[in-house]
Amino acid sequence: MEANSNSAVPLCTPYKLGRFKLTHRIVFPALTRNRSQNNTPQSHLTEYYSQRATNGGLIISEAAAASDISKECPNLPGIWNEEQVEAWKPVVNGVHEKGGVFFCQIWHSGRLSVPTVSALFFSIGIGWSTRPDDKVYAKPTPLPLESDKIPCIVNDFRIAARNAIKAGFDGIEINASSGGYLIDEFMNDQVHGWTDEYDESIKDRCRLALEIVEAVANEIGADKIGIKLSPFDGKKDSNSEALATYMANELSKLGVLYLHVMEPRETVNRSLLPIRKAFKGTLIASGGYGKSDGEKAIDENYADLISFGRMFLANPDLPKRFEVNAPLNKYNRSTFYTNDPIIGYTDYPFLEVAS
Ligand SMILES: Cc1cc2nc3c(=O)[nH]c(=O)nc-3n(C[C@H](O)[C@H](O)[C@H](O)COP(=O)(O)O)c2cc1C
Repeated sequence: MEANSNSAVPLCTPYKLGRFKLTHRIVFPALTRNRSQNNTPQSHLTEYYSQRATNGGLIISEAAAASDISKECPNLPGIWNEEQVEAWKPVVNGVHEKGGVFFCQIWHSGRLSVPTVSALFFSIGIGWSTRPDDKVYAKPTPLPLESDKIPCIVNDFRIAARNAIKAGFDGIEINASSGGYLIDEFMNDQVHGWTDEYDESIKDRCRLALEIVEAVANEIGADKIGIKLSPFDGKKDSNSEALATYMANELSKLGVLYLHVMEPRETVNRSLLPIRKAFKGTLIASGGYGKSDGEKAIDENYADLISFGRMFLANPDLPKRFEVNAPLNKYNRSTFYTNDPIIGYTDYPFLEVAS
């Protein structure tokens, strides 16, 4: 979509995200697709992301590992070494050539990591069907992370963020969403095993997340940092509202550019209101949004931007389709995580072809 021409569609109105002038509010969120090799992006990622890029549209990369903890899942990309930085460059250029704003999502996969790797650091993973042998692995009990390893993890995020900027990304998004990933595991009081100053109170449990944000901010600037949380989704904290509000306040103090919050997909239920109040930066809402929910959310100032995951995955020209109220392609879940470079990846039809 070029500079938007349909201001009657709230999702198609411009928005200033820090120094980035967005031409619409429709965000492409991080979607793990397993199309990399040896944890290194391949050329088909360039086509996939540039298909979804628009002039002044925000695109967030799939989660890229901050360290070699995921090296036994070679289809997941990383951003911890020079080779990966070089491989990301054409992908980033492809988005920039279309005028897109591109953030790199960085994660530590926590208890979802592959046992032989993650045991070093933290915990043991659940079945991880993306491994090359496609086996589902057992779920050994997570081991507590020794606190002397925490500075290494913080430093991994810092270096990964530096690498992302080197690769040309406009900023980074720290993945602190739920699903067994490390940062959320620390924050959530339903997960135990941490010691000393990283356990117990909300402040202690959020310490790792905030240490990472601070270290990354010192490296690349807080104005280039987004963070994704999902306190109301999955295995919830016993007081997710208090947790979310605490994080929103602290992130505001650190001057973080945006907060991206995933709500439970089933219900677009206004759970973000306390966060909206507490957070001073840009709020991106995610989780089960369709066009009309998104429009309502923007209209009511519930959020500034809306991300559309599965819908954007299946409709590379989603902003255009929203703008002209066109029908949508349906997503095919069975191809979400295959490593085919084309099928279910770059072959979703554009509007002209579909109609
Ligand atoms: C195939 C797939 C992969 C995903 N991978 C990631 C990821 O790497 N990082 C992340 O933060 N969220 C991930 N998500 C969550 C999405 O970014 C999004 O927040 C979620 O799908 C809700 O939006 P939707 O209902 O519009 O799809 C993934 C979702 C799907 C469907």
